[in-house]
Amino acid sequence: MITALKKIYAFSGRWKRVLKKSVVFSLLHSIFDMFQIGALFLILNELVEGTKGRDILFAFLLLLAGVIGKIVCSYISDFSQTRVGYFMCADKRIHVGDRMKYMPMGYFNSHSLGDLTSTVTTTISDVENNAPSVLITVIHGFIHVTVITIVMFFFDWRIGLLACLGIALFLLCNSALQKKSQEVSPKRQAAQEDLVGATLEYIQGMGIVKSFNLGGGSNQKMKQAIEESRARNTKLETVFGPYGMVQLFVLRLASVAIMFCSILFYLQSSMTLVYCLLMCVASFLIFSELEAAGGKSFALRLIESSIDKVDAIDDTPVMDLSGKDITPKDTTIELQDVGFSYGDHRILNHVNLTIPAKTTTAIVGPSGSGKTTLCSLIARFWDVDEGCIKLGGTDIREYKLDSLLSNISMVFQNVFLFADSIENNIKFGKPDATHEEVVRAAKSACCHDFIMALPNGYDTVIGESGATLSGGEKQRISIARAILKDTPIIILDEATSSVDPENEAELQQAIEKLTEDKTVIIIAHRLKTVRNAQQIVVIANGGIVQRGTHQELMEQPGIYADFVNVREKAINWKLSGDKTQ
Ligand SMILES: Nc1ncnc2c1ncn2[C@@H]1O[C@H](COP(=O)(O)OP(=O)(O)OP(=O)(O)O)[C@@H](O)[C@H]1O
Repeated sequence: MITALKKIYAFSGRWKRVLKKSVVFSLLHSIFDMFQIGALFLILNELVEGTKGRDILFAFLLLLAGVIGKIVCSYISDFSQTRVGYFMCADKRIHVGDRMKYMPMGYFNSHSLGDLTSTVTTTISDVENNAPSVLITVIHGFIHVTVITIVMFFFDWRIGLLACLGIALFLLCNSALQKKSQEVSPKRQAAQEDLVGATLEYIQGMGIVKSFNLGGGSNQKMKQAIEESRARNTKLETVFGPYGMVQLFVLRLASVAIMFCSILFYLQSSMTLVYCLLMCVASFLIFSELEAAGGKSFALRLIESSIDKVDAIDDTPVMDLSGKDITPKDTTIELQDVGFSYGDHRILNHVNLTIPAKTTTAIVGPSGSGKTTLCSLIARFWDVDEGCIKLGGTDIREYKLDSLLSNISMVFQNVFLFADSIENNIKFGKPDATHEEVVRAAKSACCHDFIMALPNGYDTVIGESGATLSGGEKQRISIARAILKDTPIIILDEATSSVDPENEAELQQAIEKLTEDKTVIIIAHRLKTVRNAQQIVVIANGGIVQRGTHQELMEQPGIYADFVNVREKAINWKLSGDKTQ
């Protein structure tokens, strides 16, 4: 239990002070609670002993002060704990999001989308909604019982000892409950993650589900995940139920024992009537908050396992801790004896390549040969296993990630647009750009006209009111994004899918604008792009098998000549097809 409490305290980060405030006010709450016992003592004394009447007035004032004090302390303590919950989790979410940017892509490979999504959403929400209140309830429960026990010792040490016995038995039951909770909590959490993962997969794959008419069987995985989550949650209840009952029984038994012994001591004349009555009333009060603490303490392990899960993301090594802000002296890129594997799957071996500044290098090769991987290594999505990659003569691992990526724009085939306005999507790489700069970039990327035709122009939120874009339009938006970022290096994964002729001309124009006077690495699929490149690199079987200009490569047999022949045949087919139309 102490470990879980410590973890919550550590998790509260810069909000520790507010958490401590909440604990302090919870302690004050317990002290004000004692005013009731003090007042009761005075009243009983007055009634039984018939001493001076002014004690009654004092007792009522004490009672009033106690009630007001409790209300104020309870308000401050509750408000502080709610604040801590929201603020510490908001900080954590931002922190985790920031950290993810610096993680190697391998992390996202080995951790499913559902796993990560549920960690940042439901897992942190568990902590947000429960951690401060459970922490305060548990601490308050113990403070409250300790204060009353001390007061009991003050009145009669025998009753004080009985109260201690009750607490000890409670702790024994609670530790058994904690052990059980440690066993079931991670399983319940894993089920929760699976459920989020299955739901995400189901929604993302909805197109396939519909097109293959798999409505009946495809959501089997999701149904299973729902069933598993239900079973785990039910198990939680059924496992904790009996422990909770035993805990409650022990406390109630201790209360009865205190009352019974107080009456017995009175009957044996070893306790006064006032003390006896006072102890009987106190026996109802002493364990009330501890009962609440016991009821919530099972959640401590759930919270602990949620915190462990979030901290596991936080503990993942990031790529950039020792990087420096470097401005490269030029944008020449050199790959020196580069080797790389995804796990055990070897992709590149001893790759040596120089991409001179302000030239275009086309990368071609069979599907799966490692073209995208090579580009990802240059942008440091992954780190090389052997050799090194240099930009402007400096190993890219010496750059801060931000500093390296401020030199590179990547335009992917599958464009991802955020559910935000078109303007913000274009501004993504340069958040401080003005509207005029955005419009200029959009015009250069040939997207201004279709953006203006959307319901709210640049303010149109993608995905809202049917504001969806075609593949070609999305690609041009991503080119506008890169034009606005205006980096000296452009990595471009050329579209393989055929774009309609009107779109194609505009796309080509946008690409030309983007790549003007830049160092360009292009994963090329179209003959025209390849032909115009100053350097063509052919990748196959884990390495560079051919390199040179179009002319040089056409003069030797090999993959490149085959690639060109296939493309030309395709064009001829298309042309002859056109003729027959
Ligand atoms: N994130 C990843 N994790 C594990 N393996 C991967 C990952 N990305 C790619 N691979 C594997 O690495 C190999 C090279 O992939 P890569 O995408 O670099 O090839 P490519 O030449 O760009 O292919 P294509 O032309 O089809 O896009 C493939 O076998 C692929 O399955």
